[in-house]
Amino acid sequence: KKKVGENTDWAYYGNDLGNMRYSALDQINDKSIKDLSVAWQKDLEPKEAYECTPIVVGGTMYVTTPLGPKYVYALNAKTGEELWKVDLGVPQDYAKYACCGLVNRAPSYGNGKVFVGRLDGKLTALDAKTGKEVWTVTVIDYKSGAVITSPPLVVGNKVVTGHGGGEYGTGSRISAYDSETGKELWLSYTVPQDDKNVTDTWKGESFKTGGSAPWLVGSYDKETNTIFWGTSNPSPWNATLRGDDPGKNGEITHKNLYSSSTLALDAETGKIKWHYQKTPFDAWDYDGVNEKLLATIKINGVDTKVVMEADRNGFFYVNNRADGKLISADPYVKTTWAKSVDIATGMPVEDPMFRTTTKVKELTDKERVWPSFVGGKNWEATSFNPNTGLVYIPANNLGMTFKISDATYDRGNFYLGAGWTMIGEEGKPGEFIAWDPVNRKKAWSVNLKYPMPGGSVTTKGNLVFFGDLTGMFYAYNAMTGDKVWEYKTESGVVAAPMTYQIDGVQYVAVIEGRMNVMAGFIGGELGEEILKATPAGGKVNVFALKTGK
Ligand SMILES: O=C(O)c1cc(C(=O)O)c2c(n1)C(=O)C(=O)c1cc(C(=O)O)[nH]c1-2
Repeated sequence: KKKVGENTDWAYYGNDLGNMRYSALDQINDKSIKDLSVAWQKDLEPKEAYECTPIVVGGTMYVTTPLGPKYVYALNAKTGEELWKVDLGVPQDYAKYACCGLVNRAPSYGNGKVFVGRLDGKLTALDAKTGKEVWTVTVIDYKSGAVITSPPLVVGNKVVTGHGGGEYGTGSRISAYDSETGKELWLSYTVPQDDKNVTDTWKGESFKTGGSAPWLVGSYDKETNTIFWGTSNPSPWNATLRGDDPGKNGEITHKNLYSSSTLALDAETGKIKWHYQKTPFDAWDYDGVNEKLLATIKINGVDTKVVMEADRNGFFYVNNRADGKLISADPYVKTTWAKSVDIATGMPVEDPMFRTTTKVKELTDKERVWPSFVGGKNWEATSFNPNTGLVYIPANNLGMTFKISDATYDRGNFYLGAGWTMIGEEGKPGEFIAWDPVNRKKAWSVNLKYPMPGGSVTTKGNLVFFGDLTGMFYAYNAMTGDKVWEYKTESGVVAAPMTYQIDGVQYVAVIEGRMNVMAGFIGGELGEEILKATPAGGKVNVFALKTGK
């Protein structure tokens, strides 16, 4: 147990570099939680949609806002007092190039600096003490339709970042910079343009505008010095423009490598060591970007180092971390596009009824695809608690119709060739699922009124915290799924909470602020209802036990 005076940071988006979002703090636990109340709050500017997990290093909390980010804040993590606030001066025409949200998911920290990815495709290093800019580099030209919305991964002296652009046909890359100077150290393309084994998996020249953007967070395994990153959907959404129709027995001619894949890269060189493609020749906008959870779990009774992921395509994947070999893949939500995944080949067993082709241009209500492209899970963070053995998934139960149309690549503009409608499953468009990755089944779950539940954090105190778009912030007993605490914010909660300790006091923090652009993508009555239900917001909420001990 932590003693009074001991401090515990939360220095990265997922806490550890394996994105487990697990904290060994337990002062706030399933018994003491009844005394949890507001310790301090801080209003942020601008009021908008917030996806940021604050980080805390050495008693200071760092926060990024949306719209650029417009501001980066440094706050006293014990009191909320503002230490500095920096306007990054991001040009305001980025909105044209951000498909899904003018958001930022977190800053990162390393070697006395705070690193921030920007909607104008740049990466900035600030002095953590003063907020003064140390360096800024251009990662990618945002006018090609690229953005950076997620925090970089800091590995030793390297700051490694991906970027978005999967809806614009950008040429996508993961790149590493020297943390002191910003000098580029390596650059790795997610669709390696000079590798015939890759380009041959695309029809004609379509590999040149194939998207496959690594827009969410990376993970890092120190033992093997390996970085893990996921790639988005291939561009455009209309699959017939990048490959031939599947054959009679469902054989896929054009897999569109390495879209919708998990990539393992050598952290020293950026060289791709292995890949595992979850949705070959994607026809549903199933980005494969969701965070890679690096954990050790029992497989056939043996402790095994794995990569786990609740993928957008509705399957929960467990892969061997060393070689990417598939261990298991099971649907964690209703999944119609594929019946199962063949473990030996790693390939999904598709139901051909749910794929658009050159002959089938439209999937109607009858052939509605589950999950929708919002995903069984989108970017909202999962967490893994080694004590309960459960993965906590903020999940969606949405199905979609899908119609394809022609599309021509036009730099900096949407490149989709698709239209859709969405509905939510009766009574539970959103669901918070506790998933048992060893026994490959749901342990418990909570039905939610709206999709896009907030990200989660889980603790040694047998708790899991998450929020939702009704504005509630909850704590559940991590083992049993009983609700043990709740708090009502003034906006919606989609950002993931985190926890830290200063001078012997444990704190839990979450930023409130609605979701906007994705509500538009969901559309229809449900989309409108979500927008109405959650006003623009922006506030850091920090909680501690009333007793303070
Ligand atoms: O393909 C891409 O490059 C890309 C980027 C982003 C992003 O950077 O936020 C999203 C998506 N795709 C996406 O498909 C998606 O559903 C999505 C939701 C959100 C969000 O912030 O709520 N971003 C994104």
